[in-house]
Amino acid sequence: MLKRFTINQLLFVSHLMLVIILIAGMSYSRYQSEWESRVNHEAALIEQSVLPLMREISAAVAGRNYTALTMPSHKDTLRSIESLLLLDVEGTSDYQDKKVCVRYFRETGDIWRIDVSDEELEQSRLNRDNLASQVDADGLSDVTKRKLAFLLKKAEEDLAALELGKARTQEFAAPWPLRPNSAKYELLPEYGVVAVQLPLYNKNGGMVYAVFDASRLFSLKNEIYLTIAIEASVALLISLLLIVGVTHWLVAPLRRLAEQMDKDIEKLNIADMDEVNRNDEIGVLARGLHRLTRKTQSQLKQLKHLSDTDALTGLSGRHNYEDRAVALYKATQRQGAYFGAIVCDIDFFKRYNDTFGHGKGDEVIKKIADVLLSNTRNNDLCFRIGGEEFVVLLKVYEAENLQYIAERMRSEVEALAIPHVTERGIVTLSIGAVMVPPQAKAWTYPDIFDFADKQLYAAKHGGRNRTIFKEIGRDELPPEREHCNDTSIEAVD
Ligand SMILES: Nc1nc2c(ncn2[C@@H]2O[C@H](COP(=O)(O)OP(=O)(O)OP(=O)(O)O)[C@@H](O)[C@H]2O)c(=O)[nH]1
Repeated sequence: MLKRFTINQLLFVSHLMLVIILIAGMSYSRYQSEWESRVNHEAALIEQSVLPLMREISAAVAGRNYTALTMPSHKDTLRSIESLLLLDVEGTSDYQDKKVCVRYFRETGDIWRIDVSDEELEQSRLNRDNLASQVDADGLSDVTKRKLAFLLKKAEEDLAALELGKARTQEFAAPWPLRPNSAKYELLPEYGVVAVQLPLYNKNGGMVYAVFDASRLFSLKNEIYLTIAIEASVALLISLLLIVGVTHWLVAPLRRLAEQMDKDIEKLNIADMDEVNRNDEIGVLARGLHRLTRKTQSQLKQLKHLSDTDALTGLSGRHNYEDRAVALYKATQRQGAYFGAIVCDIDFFKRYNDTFGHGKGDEVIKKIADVLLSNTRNNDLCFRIGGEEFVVLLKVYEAENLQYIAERMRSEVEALAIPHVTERGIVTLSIGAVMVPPQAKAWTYPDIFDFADKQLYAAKHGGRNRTIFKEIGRDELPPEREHCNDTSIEAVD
């Protein structure tokens, strides 16, 4: 399955997945810690705002002092706590072991008792009525009347507070669920509030349950989301650039090396590539490839030399013969010089082999090759194109020279006086030589060779041990095209 992908794709996808997982994990833990620290900060602010009141509230609960709990200054203090929405006090008095429950609600701005029972209300009414009837009784002294009037006023105030408490408690509808639990803080994001529970200090215990507006905290949450999303996007973008860069840095050189390897090995030069200087595994690969290329090139050179050279004589062999012959012919023509082709064949060589054996025959071939070589210059070409057949190609500056060179080759072989069983008693050489002027552009190399071979044939038929030389006229056409009188024929290589 993985084989279907390129290294480039695999590296890119695997790195991208890794980066996404890392960034997601880091963003999540960053969000957690950021949010936690914001919540803790908010909780500390809330606690600080309520703590100064706790001693006062605890003392009032201990003494079941509803007056202290509900008096206007206490209400003002609670109102001054900016984000406080609701405060419930629930405790037990220290002296009478009775419940003490009051509630402050910012929306109505009231603070009231939430534990008013019907009996208590009835009792308070009776008390008020009783005092009212006493105040109206006859025969009371002024002092007693004043005292009773004061007590009546107090009883009416108490009754009014109880009635208010009863009424408020009945009509109260909290905008959020009131659900004190064991946790000190509870966030209620759906209502944008935070609920806090703090214990009272009095002996019989109790709790203050307060609800604070936390919309600021929850809007901070969105800011944290946004900040972390921006940070994660930037990190992802940078990572993407890095991934693309690293992938390119790794894969591009491999591609370049592969492209180089597609080239002709003889022209390949890995040393020119920057990859050779790298210190990583790609550098090792490039250097290895460079060594392998050099080794292969040198072996190819050796092979080429071996296949180009005739092992027996050291002359050029058949391999590449045509190409090299054509190249020399073209170069000679370009330089405006004469091109000479000499085709030689040893006479009655089969008989020589049959008589003296192949080993001796090889020696003769070698000696004749030496004669041919000694009569040529560095830039001339000497081929052994068949068993006992040779071709010598030369650049000649004067027409007579070729005839002279060919004849000298023949006579030097004769002068070797290698014994043979022929009439002449020695090994001889027959030669066909052709001289081509630079103007004879209609002649291709095969035309020249065929023509020289014909002269060799004529030499053989003319009695052997002779040279037949022909110089081609400037306007002469190759024999097979003679019937065609078109002088514009272009040479075909
Ligand atoms: N010793 C030896 N003989 C070879 C080699 N290559 C070819 N020959 C022999 O050369 C002989 C050529 O004989 P032919 O082509 O019949 O020609 P010839 O006997 O020289 O007769 P003419 O060319 O007509 O004078 C054959 O007997 C080949 O076996 C070689 O490398 N070494």
